[in-house]
Amino acid sequence: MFLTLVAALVLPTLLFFGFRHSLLKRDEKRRNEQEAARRGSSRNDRGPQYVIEALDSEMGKDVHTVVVPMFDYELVVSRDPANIQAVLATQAADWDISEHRAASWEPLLGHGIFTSRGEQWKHSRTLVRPQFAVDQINDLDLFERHVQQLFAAIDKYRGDEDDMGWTRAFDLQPLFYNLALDVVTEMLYGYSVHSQNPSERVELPVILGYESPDRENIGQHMDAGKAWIETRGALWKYRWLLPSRQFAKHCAAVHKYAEWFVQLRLQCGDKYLDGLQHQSGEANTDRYVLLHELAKITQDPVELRSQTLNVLSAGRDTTAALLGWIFYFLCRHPRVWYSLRREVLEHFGPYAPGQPSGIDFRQVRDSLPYMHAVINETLRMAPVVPLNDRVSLRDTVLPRGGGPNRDEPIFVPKGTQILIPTYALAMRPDLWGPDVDEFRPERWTENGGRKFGFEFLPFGGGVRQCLGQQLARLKSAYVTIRLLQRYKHAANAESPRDAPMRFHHTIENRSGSGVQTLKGHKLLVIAPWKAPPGFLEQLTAAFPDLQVIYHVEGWTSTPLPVQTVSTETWKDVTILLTFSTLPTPEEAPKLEYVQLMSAGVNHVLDNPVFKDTEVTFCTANGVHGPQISEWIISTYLAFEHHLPDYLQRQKEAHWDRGDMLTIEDAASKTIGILGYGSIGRQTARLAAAMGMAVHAYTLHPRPTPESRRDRGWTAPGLGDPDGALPSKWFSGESAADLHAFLASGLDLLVIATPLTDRTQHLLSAAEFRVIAGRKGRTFISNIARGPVIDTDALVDALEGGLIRGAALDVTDPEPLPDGHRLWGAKNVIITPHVSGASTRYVERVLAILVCNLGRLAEGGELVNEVDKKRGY
Ligand code: HEM
Repeated sequence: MFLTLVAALVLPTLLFFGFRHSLLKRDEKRRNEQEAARRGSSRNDRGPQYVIEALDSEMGKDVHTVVVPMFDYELVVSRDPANIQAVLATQAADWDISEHRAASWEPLLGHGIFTSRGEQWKHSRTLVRPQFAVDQINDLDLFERHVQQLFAAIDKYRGDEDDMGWTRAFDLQPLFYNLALDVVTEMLYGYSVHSQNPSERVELPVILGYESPDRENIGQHMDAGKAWIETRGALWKYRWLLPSRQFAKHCAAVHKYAEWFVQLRLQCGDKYLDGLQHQSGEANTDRYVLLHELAKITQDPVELRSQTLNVLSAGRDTTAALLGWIFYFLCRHPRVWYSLRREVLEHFGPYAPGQPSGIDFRQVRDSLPYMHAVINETLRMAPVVPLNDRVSLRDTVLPRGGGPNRDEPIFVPKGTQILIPTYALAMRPDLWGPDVDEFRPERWTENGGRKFGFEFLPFGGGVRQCLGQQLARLKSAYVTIRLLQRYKHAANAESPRDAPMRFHHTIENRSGSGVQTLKGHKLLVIAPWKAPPGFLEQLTAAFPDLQVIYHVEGWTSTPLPVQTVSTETWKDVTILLTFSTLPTPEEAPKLEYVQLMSAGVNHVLDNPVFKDTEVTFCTANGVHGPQISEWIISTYLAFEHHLPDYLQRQKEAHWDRGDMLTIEDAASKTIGILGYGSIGRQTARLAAAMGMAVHAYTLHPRPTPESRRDRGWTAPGLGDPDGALPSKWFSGESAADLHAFLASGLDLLVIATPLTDRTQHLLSAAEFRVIAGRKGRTFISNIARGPVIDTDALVDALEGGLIRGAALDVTDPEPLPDGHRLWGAKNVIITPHVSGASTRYVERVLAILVCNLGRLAEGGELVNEVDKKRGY
């Protein structure tokens, strides 16, 4: 059993980094597991705690080293300090990083200290080590400038302080990522990307043949590249299975960024940093800049790019994650916050705006024992890099873990991989005491202070120990000091059930959904159904500050009198979920956002709240995709498989195989989708699964991958989010454009375009003549609106054999009157406008609401927002 568990664990997390971390204690963890099980996710459970539990429960709490047979090799997992010391230090010559780590990271970072092995690694370490000499890392002025930008970013949340002086709740972690990126780019290239404050960016000179570096997006490219490395790394030597065009795109963007500075350095020589001084006047051009110094040793542009990118990658996320975790714990342990703040204020006094910090590097290093205890305890509980690995270069021996008592040496053949779960090491009660689960910085200071060896390895150990350790500790301490000087309190503002931590190459204190607070907001739901069981509780858990009023009102497509909701209730409603009931602008003066339960907006276009106010309206676009696409495909298949005939014969209790030789299947046929929105995209997904080619038609051209993307809401795992399914894409406003699409060999033509002046009778006699060029092979499915097709022309086409048949959920007129000629037309399936019905409708509408509440809380763009000018 254990072996299966570890096998399941190891593949997804095999390479160096890659554990998602959960710091929650047992009961909280259980809740998270239930939640993960509910979501059908097992990957979330495979965090560092999983290793501990797998070892403890399957092998015993006293077993610290195990050999796990994998498919075609054996893997050693060890949380024994003696073995780890041997691997990293005393027998380091027998071990190196695995070639898979190197191969996974190289496309993004190139050959550098982080990715290289053997002699090449030694060469890299010699090159970059001087950057980390004490004199180079104690540039507190540099940190201070970026800390000031951090304060400015925090100040943006101060606008609506409450009576107690609290700012609006916000997520510190992204701000730490910006800070870390800004600092490290300045240290490496001399020029900061200033992600915290783009207006600080110095103007860069033009280099012929090189695009200016994309300072705006470099962080995102780096993140996205690393995310690909994780995914590909999880496949280990089978990573080639994962197609990687996107990965290549991000790697190219990261390379381009570094290459530009390399070129500037090579062209300017010693004057590289002069431009900076002239343009900003702020920077110290005497300081050590890695690229500048490396270029004195090598002029190889690829080496310069790779070495700097390796350090950029090692230095940015790790420090940002550490800072995030420090404040994660401080906000949850006010006692520690106050003790630490006391220590800081005793040494440096409170924050003095506009004054230099006056903080000296040596003071930070030598006079703040509690600060270092807090950093160590944070790194013990959240070791940022929770997993390391090595591969044996020759047959060798590990000191412990073999024999009947597992205390004898173990033979390790050449090529064996060892996983070192640093997190599991720091969570061993026999090494750390029974309170190992507690965040207790005092464990580092009591009894004369704790010394540590290979049972505490947040920065690795031995020959490849982290070069940035002192820098990371100093920077984290400095930023923490400045924040504690400036702010008296900080509180945890996450919901009672902390959002899941993000799975990334470092364990990050990123909730993934940020701090969700809708303080001061009042949501009114006016729905024709009762709230589904548990929904309101979940809403409160996710948005504890949100006031919710749920009002059940009869089903109607025309507005009900507003009086059904009291004037008192309307007064401070800020968010409204409704089909059609709307207040007047005067009745709900605080209204900010209306979430409609319908995909269309026609019924509210003339309402004063829509027309005359700034209130944001969002549609329920996306709720119909699954059921309507199923209707399209099922009616098409029913027709092709003659089901209407067979059902009729069944009613007559008559066994007759009928015209079975004319039954056609869908494989290799072509579906044309007129209007490639959420319904069209899900239909394309189903059709593609049956082996059909997809032709899409949109009003506006979609020439780039970006333009093909679906911007609306789609249920997870459905639709065609990237617009990747169509093999041909048609567009245009003219009849000729439309005819080109209709003549493209369609077996099934789906009408999924909204009804507008332009689309009225879009398909008329002329279009049926074009379609007839297919010799009556095309089947038409209309789920849009009846008037998009000219009914008389349609009946003529059916009767005249210009088309193979039609499935109509909408007609013109509607309801279709008794005796109308369409009822009796040849080869037609008619349903009374029901394709949008589904028992899951409510669930999806509420999912859109919750999605948008989250975005509102984070200040992000809402999904399905109506363009009021266009009216959709
Ligand atoms: C909290 C912050 C940090 C943590 C937890 C951390 C952790 C680590 C660990 C565990 C390793 C060893 C990898 C191995 O054994 O294969 C490592 C290596 C390294 N780190 Fe850090 N690191 C941090 C910050 C930094 C910073 C700020 C820099 C530089 C700006 C940096 C530069 C490096 C480099 C260059 C290596 C490669 C050393 C080698 O392979 O010879 N690190 N780091």
